[in-house]
Amino acid sequence: MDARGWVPATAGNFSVRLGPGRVAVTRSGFHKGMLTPAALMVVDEQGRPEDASLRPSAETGLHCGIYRRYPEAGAALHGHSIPVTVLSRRAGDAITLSGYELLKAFPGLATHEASISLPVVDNDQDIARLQAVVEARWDAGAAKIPGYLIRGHGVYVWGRDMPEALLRLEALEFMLACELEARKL
Ligand SMILES: CSC[C@@H](O)[C@@H](O)C(=O)COP(=O)(O)O
Ligand SMILES: [Zn+2]
Repeated sequence: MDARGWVPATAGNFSVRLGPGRVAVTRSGFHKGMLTPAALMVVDEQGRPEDASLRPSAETGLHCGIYRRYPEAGAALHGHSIPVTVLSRRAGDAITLSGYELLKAFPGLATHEASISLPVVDNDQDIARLQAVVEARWDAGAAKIPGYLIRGHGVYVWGRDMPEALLRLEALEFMLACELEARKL
């Protein structure tokens, strides 16, 4: 993600589910292109640190929200790419992606002749309030899509494990980069 410019400065955060009620998440404020084991820590599914002296990602609540809602989720990625940032600022409450071969990277889509409606929620520095908005969108029918955008901020994508989360993120970033390029034509 760093090599692709998706986590500038200290942007982005990553997590994996270690087991029931245990999540490994990046610590807050570290550069995500220079992570070492010391930049990781463990929280429970409510985001409470096992080691209270360490500060987890500011967006731990969004990671934990994913694990609470999706028992099958094993890894979650968050980045701040240019396409995500630009397109989400101009979008309404969703971005529709259709006709892309890479849609097949998403669950249940076997053909490019499909579309997904990617939820876009407004940014909020209050992460608990932001998570409540995301949950409302899931309840309203967005639950099948393993990702969403935060306006002017970034993207969250998850999968069964880290390779699947990364694959989905790459597919999504590719399609959003295409959408951005198309607007320049
Ligand atoms: C460079 S500021 C970005 C942060 O506010 C946040 O959005 C982010 O993605 C990284 O926060 P972090 O607390 O390091 O996980
Ligand atoms: Zn962020």
